[in-house]
Parts: sequence; C-alpha cells; structure tokens
Amino acid sequence: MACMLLFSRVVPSSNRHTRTCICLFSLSLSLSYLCYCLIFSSDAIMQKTSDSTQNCMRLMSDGGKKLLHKSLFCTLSSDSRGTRELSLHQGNQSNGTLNLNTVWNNTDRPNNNTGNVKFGNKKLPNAIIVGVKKGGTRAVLEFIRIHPDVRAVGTETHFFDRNYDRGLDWYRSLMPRTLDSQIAMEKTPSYFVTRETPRRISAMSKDTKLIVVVRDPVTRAISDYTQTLSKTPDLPSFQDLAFQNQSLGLVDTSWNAIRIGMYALHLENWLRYFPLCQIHFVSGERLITDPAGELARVQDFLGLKRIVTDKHFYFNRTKGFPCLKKPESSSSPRCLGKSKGRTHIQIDGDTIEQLRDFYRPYNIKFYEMVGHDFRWE
Ligand SMILES: Nc1ncnc2c1ncn2[C@@H]1O[C@H](COP(=O)(O)OS(=O)(=O)O)[C@@H](OP(=O)(O)O)[C@H]1O
Repeated sequence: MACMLLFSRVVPSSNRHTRTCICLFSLSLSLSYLCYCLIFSSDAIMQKTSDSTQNCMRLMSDGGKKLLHKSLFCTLSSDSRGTRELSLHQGNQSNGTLNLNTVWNNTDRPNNNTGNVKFGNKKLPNAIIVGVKKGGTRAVLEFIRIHPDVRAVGTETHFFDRNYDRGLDWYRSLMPRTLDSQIAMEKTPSYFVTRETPRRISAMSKDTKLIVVVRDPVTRAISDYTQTLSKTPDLPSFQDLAFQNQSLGLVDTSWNAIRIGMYALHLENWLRYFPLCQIHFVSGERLITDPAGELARVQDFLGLKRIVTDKHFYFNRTKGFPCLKKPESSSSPRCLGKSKGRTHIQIDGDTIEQLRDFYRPYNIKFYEMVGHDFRWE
C-alpha cells in the first residue's frame, strides 16, 4: 500500500499499469532478500551443529576415556562450556548426556539431565541391583553411576515385579541413552524377594549381571520397620509384628521385614536361573566403612576400569556416612538423602538375640552358598 502511494506521486496517474508493475517488482525483491537471509542464517546454525556432532562421533569412536570426556564436552554450546567444564573434569558427568544437576539430596528422582545433548541408544539394562531393601542399594547405584561407563535409571522401575505387563519396550524406554561402550543399570530392591523376577530377567537376557547388597538381616529388619513407622506412626510395635509368640520365640516369617532377611531361601530361587558367578554380593556393612573397596569389586564384576576410588569419598561426620566429594564448582550436597541413614528405633537386647538365633541357620546357609562369611553376629 505504501508503495502504491509513493509511486502515485512519482508516476503519472494515467500510467497505473506501470505503477503496479514497479510495486510488484520491489515487493518480490524484498521477499527474495528476506528468504536469502533466512536460508543463510539457518544454514550457519545447522552447519555448526553437524560439525560438533561429527566431531563428537569421531572422538567417541576413539574410545578412550579422555576422548569420551572431550566428546561430551564438545557438543556443548560455547557459552555454557565455562560453567560445565569443571564438573566434568571432576567426575560429575552423567555419561551420554551431561547431568547438570546431580541431585544427591533427592536421590529417588531420575537423572535430572537438563542438557539438550542427546546421543546413544536406549537399551535394556546390562546390570541390575536386585536387592535387598534397606541393604544400601541407593548408595551402590549413586556411587557406581559416577563411573563414565555407567548410566542408570534414578527411579525404581519395578518392571519385573509390578509392571511386567507393560512389556520390554516400555522397560527399555525408561532406560537412559547409552553409548555402545557404556552399561545401563537400574535398581529395584524388591526384585530379590519376588518369586517371578529371576525367571523374567533371565527371559530378557541370560547375560544380565545381578548385584545384591546384603546387610545383617536383624539390622535390616529394624531399618525396614523404622522406615514404615516414619510413614505409618500408629504401626504396632516391632516385637508385635516380628513374633507370632515372643515368649516361645516363634518368629513371624510372613512379615516382610523378617522374610526379606532369609537370604538363602531367596537366593535358591535365583540360582535356578543364574549361575552364582553372575551374581555379585555387596556387603552393606563394608559399603559404609570402606565404600571404595566395595566399589572396586563392583567395578571388577561389571568389567569396568576402576575409576571410582577412595579419592571420590569422604566421611561426613554430621551424616555419619560416607558421601561423595563435591566438585568445587557445585554447592549441591553429595550425601544421600534424609531417608538414608536414619536413626533406628531402639529394640531391646533380648529381642535382638532372639532374632539372631532365628537368622543364624539362614545366614550360615547363605555364607555357604555364596562362599563368603559376612560375619553377622
Ligand atoms: N553412604 C551412605 N549414605 C547413607 N546411607 C547409606 C550409605 N551407605 C549405605 N547406606 C545404608 O543404606 C540404607 C538404605 O538402603 P537402601 O538404599 O537399599 O534403601 S531402599 O531399599 O532403597 O529404601 C541405609 O539404611 P538406614 O541406616 O537404616 O537408613 C544406610 O544404612
């Protein structure tokens, strides 16, 4: 319209046809220029992205850990590099995509990968922490996932016990993206005591590596009860639940908190589907006193280089547990959340002694089966 007005002054009104032509010509020129700008600016963006992706793929195919770190690093946009580089070099990466926000005070959440960088494929887990509840499963998962060759689902999927009907594709979709060189993991502690789980995992893959974090069954039962009590304050007493008849020493094995600790019984079921060498047992006690030692064995079992070592841990006096050293770049806590490492309710010595007597034969059988004495006395 502006063009018509302008030209109505310059070109005589008799020559309306010429005026329209000139206007159309200018309009098409403007549009062409606009298109040109759009095409070339988007090309420049695409060029940058594909350059960095190719660079990454090249670096990744080189395989080495340093190169892998570089490959993660190189996909970041230049303005974010400064802030992320430090945490990467300090082992705070979340493998595959950058975990910009390793949430330690809320560890039951999935990886909080807020970066846009996505590569690798979702695959079914190569290794699963199958138990035991209150054994220290969260600590093992959080400690092992700082390894650059491990990626893990943060939440408990409960696929093999509660969600099996959803199918393997659903299960796979929950997995983090992994490179071929990385292993995918999840942890659901209830698997260890669920009858169908060993068969189902074996049907998924006979090669799945299994990790069981075991802990003195008496302490484990008290820990389990303490957790339930924190959610259900009007729960009957521990003794009421643990015994059918306490004066006769009759333990109630139908109570889950007791049943879970009968490790030998559950293990028998697993050994029907997996050879013992495919199951690794972590000592829940040593995990607290020597996390690096336990993690060394876990890494060996998973066929990983020993990258998680004692230099990653420190003992936090306030929490009373080992925590991960935090990177200087981050102020986020690196201890497990408040629900891990609770103060247990007080149980009288006689009750503890009765439960020790009850568990002793199961413990001895378990030590024999796994070829290791965990010294739960
Ligand atoms: N580093 C570190 N920090 C905190 N807590 C630690 C750690 N290592 C092992 N533990 C022990 O882990 C126990 C909780 O076990 P789980 O993670 O398997 O519990 S759960 O089944 O997922 O609820 C938890 O049990 P409670 O002490 O009874 O709370 C801890 O004793």
